[in-house]
Amino acid sequence: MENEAAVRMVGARKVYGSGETEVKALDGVDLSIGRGRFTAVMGPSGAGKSTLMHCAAGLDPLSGGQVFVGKVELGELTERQLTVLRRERLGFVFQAFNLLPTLPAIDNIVLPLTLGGRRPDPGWLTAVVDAVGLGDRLRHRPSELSGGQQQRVAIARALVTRPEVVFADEPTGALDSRTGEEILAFLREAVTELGRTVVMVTHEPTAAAYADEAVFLVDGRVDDVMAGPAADKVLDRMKALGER
Ligand SMILES: Nc1ncnc2c1ncn2[C@@H]1O[C@H](COP(=O)(O)OP(=O)(O)OP(=O)(O)O)[C@@H](O)[C@H]1O
Repeated sequence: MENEAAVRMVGARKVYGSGETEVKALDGVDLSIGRGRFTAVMGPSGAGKSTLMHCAAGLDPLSGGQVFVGKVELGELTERQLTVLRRERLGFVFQAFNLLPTLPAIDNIVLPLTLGGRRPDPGWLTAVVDAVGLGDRLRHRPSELSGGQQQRVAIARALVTRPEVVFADEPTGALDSRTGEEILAFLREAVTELGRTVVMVTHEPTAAAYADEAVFLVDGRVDDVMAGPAADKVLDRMKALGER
């Protein structure tokens, strides 16, 4: 189906702890993330952004409600099926690049294929490797690359399986602002040029401005979805949330 959401949450709840220490990290989230879109997830500290990402990506089970990746409801899968779904249909980018230090960049990029026993689609691999723009540095190990280059490798690794959704958790958090902008432009390119779907958790209004939509979470609920989230509009929204 053309307009099927890449990720959909229906009445999603996530509760940590119980009794006096109970925290409702997600408190009835209804959300549809469009295919081929770049979505930023924003909100104050503790609003539930990381929890939303972990539950949407099948890293953590919901306490109630449903989450779908395409047509598949994650709550119906076994641990093993979830592992396969994450490996074959999702990509992940973290703040701390998480590359394997002993492997050259190119081997880090194709690792998800190697682990899954799959051969790279040559056309796609070329497109991804070209987009990374590392040239002969592809043979270098992570320690011989800058932070920005390492994150580009991590994004290429997330893209190499042609995933339905790439989840990025504060992908520029460990980078200076100029390098961060390069990484955001690369994620934007993954959506616009390579047709992927990206969901990014961020604190930064300037990062959200690269996205097509910004979802604002407050106290485990979706407060607002902003289209065309220009940095000044996002900043105003964040200030208003802080003052409530
Ligand atoms: N494993 C856990 N056990 C108990 N409580 C948790 C756990 N993980 C998160 N929480 C709580 O759930 C709520 C939401 O946390 P979450 O990390 O999703 O927020 P966030 O919006 O990503 O915050 P930040 O911007 O600070 O990273 C917080 O109150 C947090 O303390």
